[in-house]
Amino acid sequence: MDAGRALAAPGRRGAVRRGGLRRPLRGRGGQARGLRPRRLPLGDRGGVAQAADLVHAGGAGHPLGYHRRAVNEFEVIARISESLPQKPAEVVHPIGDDCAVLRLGEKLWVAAADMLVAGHHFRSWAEPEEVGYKAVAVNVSDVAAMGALPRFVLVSGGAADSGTALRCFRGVLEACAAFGVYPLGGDTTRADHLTVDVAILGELEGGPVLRSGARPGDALAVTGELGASAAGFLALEGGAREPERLVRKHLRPEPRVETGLEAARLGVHAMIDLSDGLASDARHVCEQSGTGCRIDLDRLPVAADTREFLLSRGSEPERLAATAGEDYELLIAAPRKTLEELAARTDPPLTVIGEITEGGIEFLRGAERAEPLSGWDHFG
Ligand SMILES: Nc1ncnc2c1ncn2[C@@H]1O[C@H](COP(=O)(O)OP(=O)(O)O)[C@@H](O)[C@H]1O
Ligand SMILES: Cc1ncc(C[n+]2csc(CCOP(=O)(O)OP(=O)(O)O)c2C)c(N)n1
Ligand SMILES: [Mg+2]
Repeated sequence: MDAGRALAAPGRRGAVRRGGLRRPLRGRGGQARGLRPRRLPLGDRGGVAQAADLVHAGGAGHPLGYHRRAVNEFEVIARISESLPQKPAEVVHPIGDDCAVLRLGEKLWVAAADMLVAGHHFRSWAEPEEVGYKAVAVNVSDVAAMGALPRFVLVSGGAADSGTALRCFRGVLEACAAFGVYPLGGDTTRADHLTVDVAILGELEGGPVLRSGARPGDALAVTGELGASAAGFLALEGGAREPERLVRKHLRPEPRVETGLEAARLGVHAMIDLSDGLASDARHVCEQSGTGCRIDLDRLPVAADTREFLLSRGSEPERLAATAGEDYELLIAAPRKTLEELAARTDPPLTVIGEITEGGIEFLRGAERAEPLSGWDHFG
């Protein structure tokens, strides 16, 4: 599809379209020392890596009136962010975006890590090579979302046997070649279930594109298409390797590196890659930008084969496209003119799906208000 034309043809489907712990008894310190909260080295909020916390429950649950409340993935990350030590001067942007940003010498670099775990990111339907490939691709996508060029990875893996480990590494190397990244090393261990963790470094030409720069009035656009990966996932879960294009979309995502680089050059206001699903990832942009957004589900770029497959499974295509995740497309907030220029410069189509507003997150179906939506949450 001609991206430039697509962006210039609003409203047509298929084109671009505009488309209480009041007092935390946390951590070993607090409990081991007579339940007195202890100042942890990371700061007085402590308790960072816990997915559950003690919440005052007015006498219920715990004998001292506390019970455990599970917190979701994003609250875990928020707590990690709140508990960071003071950042060294080289850290330009710490945890919280798709990548952290570092100044090393004259240059700005971005750094991130993402892992894939059997049973949670894939099942036996994925070959070890496919797992290795995807682990690198999803990290490349985080670098793309900063507007940076992926350069180096460190790859650590756990597998039940050496054959599986080697097959997985074959996929890692294939992805390294495809995305132009060099594997610097990693670690190999025996594990009951296949697990791959990739850490990545990318190089910036200028400044990064953050999640936090969106402004009311910006248009919101996505690259490529949504929902195809979800359709492929459903096919795989059903024991099929077809429709082949959709299965491939799930197993071999195509991170939008070129588009991310061009977007940074053009000074788009905000960008994020779509891993958890548009509904959640748009919320990350809005929360960090102090804005809201309005997204029209009828404008989501859902391909005909995706639509047909999802309908055949009794799923609602636009809903899945907004919530199922693993699209690894870019969501970009920028003035419409900037998006038109970007569409003219890059291959994947760009679809305007909504706009940034002053506050509140709204989903529409054309003129109608749709229900609130959210995406993937590992602890949800
Ligand atoms: N266990 C962790 N320790 C430190 N930082 C983390 C951890 N988990 C996530 N983060 C950080 O939180 C932010 C959001 O993470 P995540 O939702 O995984 O982002 P993404 O979808 O871009 O991979 C990122 O900046 C990431 O580096
Ligand atoms: C077996 C299995 N269950 C569920 C999913 C769906 N799924 C797993 S992780 C995920 C979201 C993205 O993964 P995450 O680890 O959160 O990546 P990040 O946001 O950190 O880039 C989705 C939709 C899957 N791919 N495989
Ligand atoms: Mg992550």
